Amino acid sequence: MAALTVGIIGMGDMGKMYARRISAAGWRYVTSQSSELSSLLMPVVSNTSSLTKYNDDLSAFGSSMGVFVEAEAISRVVETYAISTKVGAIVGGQTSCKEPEIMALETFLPKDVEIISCHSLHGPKVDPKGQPLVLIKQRASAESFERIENLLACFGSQQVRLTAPEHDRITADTQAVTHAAFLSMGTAWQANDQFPWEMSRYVGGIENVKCNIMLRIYSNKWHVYAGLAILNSQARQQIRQYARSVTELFKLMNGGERHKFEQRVRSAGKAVFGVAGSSRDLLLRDELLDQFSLGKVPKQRTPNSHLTLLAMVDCWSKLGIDPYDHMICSTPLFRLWLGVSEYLFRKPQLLDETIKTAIEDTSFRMDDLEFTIAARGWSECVDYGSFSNYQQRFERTQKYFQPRFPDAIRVGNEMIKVILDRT
Ligand SMILES: NC(=O)C1=CN([C@@H]2O[C@H](COP(=O)(O)OP(=O)(O)OC[C@H]3O[C@@H](n4cnc5c(N)ncnc54)[C@H](OP(=O)(O)O)[C@@H]3O)[C@@H](O)[C@H]2O)C=CC1
Ligand SMILES: O=C(O)C(=O)Cc1ccc(O)cc1
Repeated sequence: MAALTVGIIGMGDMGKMYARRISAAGWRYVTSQSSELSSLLMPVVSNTSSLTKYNDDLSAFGSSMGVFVEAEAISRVVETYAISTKVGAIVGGQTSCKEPEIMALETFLPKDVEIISCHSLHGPKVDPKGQPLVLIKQRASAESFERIENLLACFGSQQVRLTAPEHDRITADTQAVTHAAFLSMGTAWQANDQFPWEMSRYVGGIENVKCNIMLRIYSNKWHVYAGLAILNSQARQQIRQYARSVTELFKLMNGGERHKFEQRVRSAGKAVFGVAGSSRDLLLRDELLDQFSLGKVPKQRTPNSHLTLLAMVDCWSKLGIDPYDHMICSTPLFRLWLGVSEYLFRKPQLLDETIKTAIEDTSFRMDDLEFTIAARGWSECVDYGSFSNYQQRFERTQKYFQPRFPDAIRVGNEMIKVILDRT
């Protein structure tokens, strides 16, 4: 059987990551932008002499081809390259939402081309080893599927086989709604003109996770988050429910409706985590969380109303989602987010303190008000499906936090590595 040559279309962050790893494992690949690649990849690929000059007929070279472009562009790009795809090739995409990708591949590729898509559930700077890698056998023989499994085995990822609808359902539950929460935090902090790590009430413990992950998301490209939220029809519903949960909890807090508020929070916690103190080990521990601060950790931690987290658990409960069901196909950010939610709900003292703070202490009220407005704004933006509006909203906040990205990425990488290694 001839060895696969991999054609990579879209040499952005993920395309480069795939190229580096595939090439280091000895596979030959060709790309749509090899001149741009030379400075970045030559040190890695110099022994394999695997670069071929840019060629319009790129896809004719590949016996396997991957499309690594912006999700929103997938249809245009597949249409462009489909015509020159080699007979009998195996083609797939790596976008974060599979419905439009599969639709484009099925529509434009010749019938003698097989379709196997994939999705690495992590960003380009995370070590793929042990992380989930979804494989979708859309239109292919068992033998071809095995060839792709073998090719991608060089990542050391945990391969998970799903259908495209299963993939989109799970990623709507995990990624899209997680991002909505962090995007809203950033928008709210900006609206109040706050760098949270400079304020003692946002430093230490689970506050570190909120700040670091918020900054990590805003340091990435807007189109990654826009694509997986706007193009995934199920994501809209989840994000809408998250905004509804935030709003309803905020109204109860603001109206001082302690009984209703407490009942709602506790019943959501029970639905998602079972009775407090259940036997499962906690995903996160205090000493781990305190290490990763961008500011000075105060001796005495300020209690927080944690509206962001209470609403997340309320949202899972209202949608009947068991977040643990999705661990097999989850991103590092989702696992951290689930970890801090669990930490709050399964520490009875912390949950009591949070409920009391939410109702009695008004020092977080302005932050919570801005957070509610932000969550609704992001939900509306995704509902309207406007990429340009999403880009404007994202980049406005991105610009505000830009000066702290280098620190946040360094601390965030460390945090993700240490916490995920231990969990
Ligand atoms: N970043 C992440 O954390 C993850 C991203 N993904 C998904 O992977 C895909 C790529 O993301 P990412 O690498 O981060 O994004 P990037 O913006 O870094 O890369 C996209 C690349 O596609 C190129 N491109 C666009 N149109 C064409 C074309 N017609 N021919 C050739 N190249 C083209 C762009 O080139 P140019 O800039 O010159 O237009 C760019 O280099 C997205 O669909 C994303 O959702 C999945 C998992 C994680
Ligand atoms: O872990 C996350 O949620 C990220 O932000 C990185 C990311 C973005 C898009 C994907 O399709 C997969 C992973």
